[in-house]
Amino acid sequence: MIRFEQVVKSFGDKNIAVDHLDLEAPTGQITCLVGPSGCGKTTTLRMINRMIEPTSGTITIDDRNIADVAAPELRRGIGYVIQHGGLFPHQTVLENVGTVPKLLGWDKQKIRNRSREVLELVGLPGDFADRYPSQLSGGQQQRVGVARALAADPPVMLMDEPFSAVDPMVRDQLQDEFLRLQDELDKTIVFVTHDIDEAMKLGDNVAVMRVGGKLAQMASPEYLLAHPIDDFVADFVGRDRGYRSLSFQNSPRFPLMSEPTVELGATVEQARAATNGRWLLVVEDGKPQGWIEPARIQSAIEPSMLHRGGTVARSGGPLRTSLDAALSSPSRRGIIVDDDGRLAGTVRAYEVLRAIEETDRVEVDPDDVAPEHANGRT
Ligand SMILES: Nc1ncnc2c1ncn2[C@@H]1O[C@H](COP(=O)(O)OP(=O)(O)OP(=O)(O)O)[C@@H](O)[C@H]1O
Repeated sequence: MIRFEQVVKSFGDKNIAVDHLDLEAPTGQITCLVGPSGCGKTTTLRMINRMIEPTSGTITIDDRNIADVAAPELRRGIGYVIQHGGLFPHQTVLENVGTVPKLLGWDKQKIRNRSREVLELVGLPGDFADRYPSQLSGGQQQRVGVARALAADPPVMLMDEPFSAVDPMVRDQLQDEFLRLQDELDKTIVFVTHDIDEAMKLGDNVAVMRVGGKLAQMASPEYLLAHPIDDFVADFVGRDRGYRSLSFQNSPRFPLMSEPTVELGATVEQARAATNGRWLLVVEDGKPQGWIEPARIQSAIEPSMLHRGGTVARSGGPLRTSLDAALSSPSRRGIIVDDDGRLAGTVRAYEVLRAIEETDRVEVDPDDVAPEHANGRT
């Protein structure tokens, strides 16, 4: 557990970057620090590895005051990842990844083996090892940055906007891989981002900070969406927070409709025989491929003829994906698949809404609401 107690950091008399911060980042969990530009996120993060020293207050890691630990020793147990990976441009990927083990005096073969192992772990197979950072895409550089931080297997990882310099699709993929990795590694992670969606997706806990370096609220994403402590947090977590909170509640087993289907490659006659409505679902080996309007079929069904705009939800997955599947489907019948991606059936939006009505909201924690904020809640 990383604990901040009444931590202040001021740069000169008037510039208070972090103001009496009390914060706990539990062991083995991801704690996201989020807030507007200049609210003190990076300063908070850098105080954990003593790149910045607090003006007052105490920071402990597993009850050990970090002020009592020499900075180099402290940093051996803390991986650090920054935007763009922060790689050394004149070193190969393998050399970059081996930086900390080399500082720790590991022998060459051990460094090489471990570096290859962590590169594999972040999805960069062998032939990337001898490249230079400039020969990598932004997403690959970020992966190397994560591999480098993991090389000496530190229990704590500090990540400062590690995925914000890549395009949204790559970012999404990096986030998914990061969550999978954390599932295996159970590191204690403090993750800075200005992107509330990223914080909500990655954080077990999310700490929302205000300009002036004060903590506005810290809670699970689900709790923050249901009970923002004041207007600032409510605005920050977003106007569509009611809808977004559905991401954190799983769907029940819906009474699914059995959907008539036709195989990809089917003839006009087969398609027309299969349908009883305007839209027909096309499958391949039981897996949904897209919808088609039977009236428009002039030849055997090919992938290019399919409407692919609708989303697909996994059975028992978040209510948000089930509702989205129904809302985005051209037939208004949302596709639900099993864990192997095979069609389980379809569901209508009103069935999902009924399930939402039957779901309990997250209970408010009475200790959580400061009296001066009680009226600000919505
Ligand atoms: N070395 C410094 N000297 C003076 N002021 C600083 C220094 N570092 C940070 N600050 C100030 O402290 C405040 C907090 O900065 P910090 O970088 O921690 O914010 P942030 O939330 O990470 O911002 P961003 O999202 O824009 O990166 C800002 O007002 C900043 O100008």
